Amino acid sequence: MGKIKVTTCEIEGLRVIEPAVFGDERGYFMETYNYNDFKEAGIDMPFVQDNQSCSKKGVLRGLHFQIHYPQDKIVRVVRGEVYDVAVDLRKGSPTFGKWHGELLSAENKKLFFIPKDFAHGFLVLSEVAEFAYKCTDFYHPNDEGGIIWNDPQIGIAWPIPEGMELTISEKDQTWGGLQDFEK
Ligand SMILES: Cc1cn([C@H]2C[C@H](O)[C@@H](COP(=O)(O)OP(=O)(O)O[C@H]3O[C@@H](C)C(=O)[C@@H](O)[C@H]3O)O2)c(=O)[nH]c1=O
Repeated sequence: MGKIKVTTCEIEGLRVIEPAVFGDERGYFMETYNYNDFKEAGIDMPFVQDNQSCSKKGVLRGLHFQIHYPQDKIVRVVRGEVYDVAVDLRKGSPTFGKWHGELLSAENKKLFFIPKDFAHGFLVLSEVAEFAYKCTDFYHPNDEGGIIWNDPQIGIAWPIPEGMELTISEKDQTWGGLQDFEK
């Protein structure tokens, strides 16, 4: 229906999607997922789980992926602002180990499509951020993989403002780096 603007990124497969926003005196309306529109954008797979999390400023979640049950994800921010990052872990990819960051906010209403076999994480820049996403496979707690958020080999330029205190789960402080992943 041409209701979305699709932007590709340097890393093949990633997409930034801007839905049409219909504002009126009541507020606004937008479609956050439409099978036909997304199919036209090359996103043609069944999504089986929707998630939502809420985090305070300085929370960094990630970098996560599932090993045997990889998930494609469409992520967005419902409230607040985050810096969202995807790292290419696709074996044989010419951009293996490269990352892409995208500011996602309730204001810009951007959707970010991250294919399977990417690691994903985000940093909360606003006082609070509510984060919503669709996944193409179910959560398998014993299948979780991760990469440490500050792996020097990947070198993600997290926009951490001076004085920001990071809050990172114990689990997310113990992941190895890309080197360990490659073994
Ligand atoms: C991800 C997930 C967690 N949980 C539970 C497990 C745990 O008790 C609690 C919190 O889990 P976590 O600490 O793993 O939540 P979180 O750190 O928010 O995990 C998420 O991070 C972002 C970056 C992603 O990309 C997601 O795929 C997911 O891995 O929620 C589910 O029940 N279903 C799910 O799909």
